[in-house]
Amino acid sequence: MVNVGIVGSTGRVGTLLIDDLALDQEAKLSACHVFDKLTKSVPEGTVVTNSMKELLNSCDVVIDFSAPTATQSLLEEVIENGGKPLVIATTGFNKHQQNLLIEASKIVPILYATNMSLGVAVLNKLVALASKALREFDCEIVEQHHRYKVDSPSGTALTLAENAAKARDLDLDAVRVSGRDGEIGARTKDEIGVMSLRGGDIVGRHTVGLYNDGEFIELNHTATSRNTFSKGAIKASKWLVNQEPGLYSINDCLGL
Ligand SMILES: NC(=O)C1=CN([C@@H]2O[C@H](COP(=O)(O)OP(=O)(O)OC[C@H]3O[C@@H](n4cnc5c(N)ncnc54)[C@H](OP(=O)(O)O)[C@@H]3O)[C@@H](O)[C@H]2O)C=CC1
Ligand SMILES: O=C(O)C1=N[C@H](C(=O)O)C[C@H](O)C1
Repeated sequence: MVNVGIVGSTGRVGTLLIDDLALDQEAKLSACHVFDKLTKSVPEGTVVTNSMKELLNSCDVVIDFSAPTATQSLLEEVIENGGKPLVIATTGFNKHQQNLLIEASKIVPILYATNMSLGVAVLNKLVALASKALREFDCEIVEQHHRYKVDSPSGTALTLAENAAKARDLDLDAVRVSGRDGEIGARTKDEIGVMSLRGGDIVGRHTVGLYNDGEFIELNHTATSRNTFSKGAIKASKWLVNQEPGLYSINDCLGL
């Protein structure tokens, strides 16, 4: 049985993780990190703590769906005192936090995925293929999420854009456009638009469009349930506990 600790246990995905772990045959909840108090009941004996150290000492693997500052504390604890394998799903990291992730992966195995769904893992492959094969087509990405999402563009949209750019030997930072307003001039050849829409309860919808004169392709993934993410992360956690230190992607876990 794999003992799982959760960072972000009071959140939209964190609370689903608690439910999904209660039904799992091979993994169970052993610890929850909280800032104030847990809003859900958890199995007797579950450690509920506001200390990252205690969380890490109370599990075999951590699943993190929280916020960049919380993930940063987790990574700093691992870098300073060692830790356990980490499945990181939080998005919106700055450069410093991305570097901490790389540092910590020299100490423990880390699987980082901006999207834990199988569908998006396959979409990333399709996007790389299409972006390269359709080099002359304009690439534009639109992501749609619920009204509460705090980061933009979504982590998934940025990963899709990175794959599209890499397939064309482009540096995403140099070609990404995430807003258009006013007299901005005509679209440049290599730019990759990554735009956000927020509203209602949309779980997550990503469309990668490749547009040319006379034809276009749109590749779309829509998550209809947040359990897609919690279940994907639990699957990843069971795989990660058997890995050596290093930085892994969801493709490594899924064998894609
Ligand atoms: N990779 C993937 O497949 C997916 C990734 N995500 C990402 O996961 C993250 C969480 O999403 P979601 O569950 O919707 O978000 P919520 O806002 O519902 O939950 C966030 C959780 O993190 C905690 N938290 C928030 N701010 C801080 C802070 N400054 N320090 C410590 N803890 C904090 C919250 O605790 P409290 O309740 O006490 O505020 C809460 O438990 C986001 O970054 C989102 O983009 C989401 C879905 C899928
Ligand atoms: O915040 C969310 O809800 C989601 N965040 C992830 C992202 O930023 O890509 C994944 C998913 O789309 C839901």
